[in-house]
Amino acid sequence: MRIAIIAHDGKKPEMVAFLLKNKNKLKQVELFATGTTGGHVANAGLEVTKLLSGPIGGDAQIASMAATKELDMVIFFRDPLGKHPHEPDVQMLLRICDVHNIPLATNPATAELMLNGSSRIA
Ligand SMILES: O=C(CO)COP(=O)(O)O
Repeated sequence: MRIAIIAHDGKKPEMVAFLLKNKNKLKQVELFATGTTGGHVANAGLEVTKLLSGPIGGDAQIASMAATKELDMVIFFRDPLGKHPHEPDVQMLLRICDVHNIPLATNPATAELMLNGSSRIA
């Protein structure tokens, strides 16, 4: 099971808290993250493969993985109150997930349901 995790700056603490809360469910999961999100997650003691930071192509890298079926789900805690210079990349990633029917959660409540609903998570 491969999961991509991404969080905008205002949501990074929420992402770390979510992952730590669900640490047991993630034991068999390979995590991939945009660069800065990945740094926070690694600092919290979780193993994660870091890609480029979102604004310089990390969202695009994750979209590419989704398009080539290298990901089983995407958890993307977006900050709906923030402005993002790479908004086109964000929209592209969301669209690619829909094109390829990749489960996508954009808030902790949905992410929790997704993890609990996956038969491939211990
Ligand atoms: O900007 C992001 C998603 O759009 C996240 O990127 P970082 O994890 O590098 O901050």
